[in-house]
Amino acid sequence: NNPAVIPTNWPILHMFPSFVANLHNLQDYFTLVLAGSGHNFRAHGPPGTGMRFFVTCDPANIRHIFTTNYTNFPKGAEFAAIFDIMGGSIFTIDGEPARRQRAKIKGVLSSPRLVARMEACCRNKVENSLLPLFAHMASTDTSFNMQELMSRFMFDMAATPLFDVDPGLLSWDMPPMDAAVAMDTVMEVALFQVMMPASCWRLIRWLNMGPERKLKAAHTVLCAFVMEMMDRRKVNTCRVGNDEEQEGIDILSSFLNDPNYDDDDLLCAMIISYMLAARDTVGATLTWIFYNLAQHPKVVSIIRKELSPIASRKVADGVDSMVIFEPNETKSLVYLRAVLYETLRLHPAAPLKRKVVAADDIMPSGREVHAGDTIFISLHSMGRMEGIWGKDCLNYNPDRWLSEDGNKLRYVPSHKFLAFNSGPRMCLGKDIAVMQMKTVIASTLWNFDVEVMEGQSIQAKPSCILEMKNGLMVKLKKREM
Ligand code: HEM
Repeated sequence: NNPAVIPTNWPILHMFPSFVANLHNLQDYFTLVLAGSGHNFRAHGPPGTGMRFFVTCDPANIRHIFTTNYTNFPKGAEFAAIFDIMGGSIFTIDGEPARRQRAKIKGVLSSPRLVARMEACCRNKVENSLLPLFAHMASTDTSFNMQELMSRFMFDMAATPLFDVDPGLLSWDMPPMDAAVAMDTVMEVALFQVMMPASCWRLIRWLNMGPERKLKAAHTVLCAFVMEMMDRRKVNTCRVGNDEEQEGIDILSSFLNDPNYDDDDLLCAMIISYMLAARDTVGATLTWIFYNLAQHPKVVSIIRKELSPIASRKVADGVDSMVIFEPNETKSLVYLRAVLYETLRLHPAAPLKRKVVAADDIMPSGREVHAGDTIFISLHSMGRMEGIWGKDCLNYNPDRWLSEDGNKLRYVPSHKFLAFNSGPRMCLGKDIAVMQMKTVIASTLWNFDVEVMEGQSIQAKPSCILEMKNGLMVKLKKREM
């Protein structure tokens, strides 16, 4: 253990000042402290605030929290209060209600018809919107913010199968993206709330000050977005007709036709939580993939080698002779999947998980936790621990995911690679996310060279989603083939 990195225990305020001082850079701060403290540390805030934290990135503890003794570590009532805009939706609930809602969502998201629609939606969006836009940027030698473009792309990709209406954020005139910005606000303010004593942010909320005022405005924008999309959906449904072919064609229909979800507020909360789950995570990860690949041209060459047999079977046609990779063509590509996982290891889209302790317990690492304690699980730190990933843990190396012969993926348990969560609350959209990311990365890398502009400051944004604070400026060059 390295005592120099353990937060200073001040009189009265205890470790609270260290957390506040490092809030802008919380993920790196936790990594430093967890590396110096043997993967676990305890912290507490001023008396009366109820702030008693156990911070961990130890896989044995994670297995205990997420699987073995999972019912003792709910998200808790405070988490639900922080994310009240999603109140009643799967992201804020525990126990039996969560189990029931999860079963429903799982059924909807695994319907072969919906999966086929989502695949077609992704493929068509890449062909008709993303690649033409990229080709335009390349031909005019224009630099642009890749993070913003991925955010627009994923907003449309999340909303289209949900409402059966494309909001059209990814278009040449770059329309305002108020709802997407409002989602970012929800995630940024939530990080602040998660680290503050509840009494503190509740007072700020009551006074309608600073971040809480921003949050309230974001709630208004998001509710207006949901209403607008519901209206557009109604018009769309009337236009298309309501024959059997069309019924249940979007995700929302499955809930509108179910009496258990006959509550406008609950439906609105579920729509917003679905948009946050499906957009932010994939959008942020795609941006980090492009960033990592720009630093590792050899990895790009290996991806292109893996794509080459598929590309050579196709006749390059269409506008600017670009090759599109179909979701079913990239499904079995092992190296491309390793690239996605390696990015998520170092840049997990949801970098910090929060749980509470229901009853006193002892962690596999030997530490006691007490009822009411808050547990922070730092996914960001997990990927950066020598004790977990070896001496080269900070290197970007997709090969670590491959078997000896390079033909298969190595098995890595989810309590070691937590990016998609672990145990009974695993991510329900993993396969969809992988399909979307593979389609975008394959089609972009085959047709373009991506250059990250020099002199940028690449930093993580303080938020519950690991986006880049200043975006990612890039330039594209069309590849000659
Ligand atoms: C790179 C992409 C993604 C990552 C890293 C990711 C990660 C996660 C994580 C960490 C959780 C647990 C959240 C929590 O318990 O608070 C989760 C849950 C969930 N994800 Fe994903 N996700 C991704 C994409 C998606 C997509 C595209 C969808 C939908 C199509 C989706 C749907 C869900 C749902 C419905 C849950 C709730 C499961 C539950 O609480 O039981 N995710 N995801």
